[in-house]
Amino acid sequence: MLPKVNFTKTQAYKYLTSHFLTLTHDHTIKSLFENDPDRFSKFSITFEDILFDYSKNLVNAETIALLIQLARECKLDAAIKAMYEGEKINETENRSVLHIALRNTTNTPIYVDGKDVMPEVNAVLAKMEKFCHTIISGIWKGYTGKAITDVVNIGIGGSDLGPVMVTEALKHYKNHLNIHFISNVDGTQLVETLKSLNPETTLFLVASKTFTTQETMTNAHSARNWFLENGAKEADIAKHFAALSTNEKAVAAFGIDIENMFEFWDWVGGRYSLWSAIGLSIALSIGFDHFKQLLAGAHATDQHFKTTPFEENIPVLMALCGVWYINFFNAETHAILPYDQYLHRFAAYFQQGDMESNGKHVDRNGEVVYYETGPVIWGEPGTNGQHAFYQLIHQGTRIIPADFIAPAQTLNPVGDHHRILLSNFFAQTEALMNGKSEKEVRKELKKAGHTDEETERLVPFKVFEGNRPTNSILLKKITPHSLGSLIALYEHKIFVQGIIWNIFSFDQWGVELGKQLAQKIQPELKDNSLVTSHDSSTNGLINQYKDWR
Ligand SMILES: O=P(O)(O)OC[C@H]1O[C@@H](O)[C@H](O)[C@@H](O)[C@@H]1O
Repeated sequence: MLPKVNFTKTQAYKYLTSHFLTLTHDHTIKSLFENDPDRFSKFSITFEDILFDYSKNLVNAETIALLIQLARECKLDAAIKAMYEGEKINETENRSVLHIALRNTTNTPIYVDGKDVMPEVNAVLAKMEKFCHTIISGIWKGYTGKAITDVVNIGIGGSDLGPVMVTEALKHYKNHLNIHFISNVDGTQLVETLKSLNPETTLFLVASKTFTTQETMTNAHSARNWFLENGAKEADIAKHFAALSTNEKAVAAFGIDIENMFEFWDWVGGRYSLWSAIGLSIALSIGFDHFKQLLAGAHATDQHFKTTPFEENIPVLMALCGVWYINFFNAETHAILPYDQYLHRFAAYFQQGDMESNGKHVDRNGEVVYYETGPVIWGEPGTNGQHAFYQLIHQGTRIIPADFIAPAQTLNPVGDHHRILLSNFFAQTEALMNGKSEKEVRKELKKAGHTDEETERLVPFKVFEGNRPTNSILLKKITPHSLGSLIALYEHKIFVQGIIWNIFSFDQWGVELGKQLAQKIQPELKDNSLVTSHDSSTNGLINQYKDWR
C-alpha cells in the first residue's frame, strides 16, 4: 500500500509557503547566480553521460532542502521501495507497477504474489531476440518465399507512442527494415500506409495490451482483409501477423498463431510498455543488441533513482522543482524542448506518459483535491519552437517551466549546423533567465540610431522580464543507452510527483467515458433517422453529419 499523505498538511508545505514569499520577493534567478559563484556546481548533477543542470530555477539551497523535506514527509522512500518490491501500488486496478522489471538487466529477482517475474521477462526477451534475428537476417520468409522488408505496428496510446518516439529517436541506428505505424482509426492512416506495401514482404505487429481496443482491432481486421484480398490465404497469416499482448485468448480468437505472440503482463502500464514486447518494432528497427542497450540505459536510471540520496537524485529533483512551480507559482504547463530532430516525438510521448498518469483530481483516499496536480505537457523541437511559440515563453503572462534537452555530439555532422543549434540551446535558457532591462533596451535602441522619442515609445515592447525557469539536460550523444536513461528519468519524475500529490499515477479511468459514449453513438450513425437522444448540440451535430455524409 502506498502512503496516503496530504502534502498540503505537512510541516514542509507550511515552511515552503512562507519561504515562497521571501524568495520571490528578494531574489531573481539572475541575482541568485550573482550572489553565488558556485551555483552551477551546487545545482547540477552528472549521471553517466547526462548533465542535469537545474541551477536556472527560482530555487536556493533552502528551497531544495524544504522540497526534500516535503518528499520525506510524503514518504517517498517507502513508495519507491513499494514499487521496486512489486507491491500492488496501482490500487484501483489491484496491480503491481513493474516497468523496472522489464529492464532489470542485472536480473535480481522481483516478486509479484510471491513469484519471481524475471524468468518470464527473460523468456520473452529471448523469444523477441530470436524473432528479430530471423526477420532482420531474412531467414523468415513470407508466404511467397520472400524476406520481410516492411513492419507495420498497429496499436494506439502506449502501444504506439513509445515505439514511434524511440524508433524516430534512434533512426540513426536503424537497419534496412522499413517501420510503419498505424494508430488512428481514421482509415486514412491505414490506406496511406498500405498504399506502398507489398503483402508478400510485410509483417504486421498487432500491439495491444488488452487486445480489445476498438481502434487497434478495427485497424488489425482491415489490415488482415487487405492481406487476404491481395493474394494471400488464411494459412499465410501465421507468416505475416504477430501479436504483442497480455490477452492470449483474444489473440487466438483473432486468428494469430500463439507461437507468434509476444507476451507481457498486467503489471506493465500501457504508457510504460515500450520496454516490453510492445517494443518489438523498436528491436526490429535497430536490432536486438541496441534494444538491450536501451533497456540497460533505463536500468542505470532505475538504480540511480532507487539508491541515490534525494539531494542528488535527478528524477526526484525534476519532480520537486515541478511541484514548486505548479503548487506555489500556479504554473499550468510544462514545456519539453529537445534541441535534436531525432527527439521530435519526445514531448508527444510524455504527453501521454505524464498527463495520463497524473491528470487526476481525486487523491488516494478517494477525496477530491483542492490543489493542482499534473501539468499540461507540450513541446516541439528547438529551434522550430523558437520561431513559433517562444514569444509567449519569453514575454507572455504565464510562467512556463521548460526542459531544454540537447546532445553535445551530433550524429549528423554537416558544416556548422550543430554549433548553430547548440548556440541556440545555450542562448535560450540564458535569455529566459536574464531577460533584458529597460536600461539595456534604451542603450541598444540609441546605438541603432533611434531618436529619444522613438526609443521611449519602443522600450516597453522590447523589455524582457527574464526570471523564467528552465532545466537543461545535456547528453553527450543520443545512443540507445542514453535515450533509455533519459526516458526513465522522466518516468520516475512522474512517479515522484504522483506520490507528492497523493494520487494514483498508474490507472487511467478518465479515458473510459468517451469510449463508452462512442459505443453508444456508433449504432445511431448506421441509418439516416433523426437522432434525439442527446443534448441539442450533440443531436444537432449528428444530424448535420447524417445530412452531409
Ligand atoms: O494497448 P491497448 O490495450 O490497446 O491500450 C491502448 C491505450 O488505450 C487507452 O485507452 C489507454 O488510455 C492507454 O493507456 C493505452 O495505452
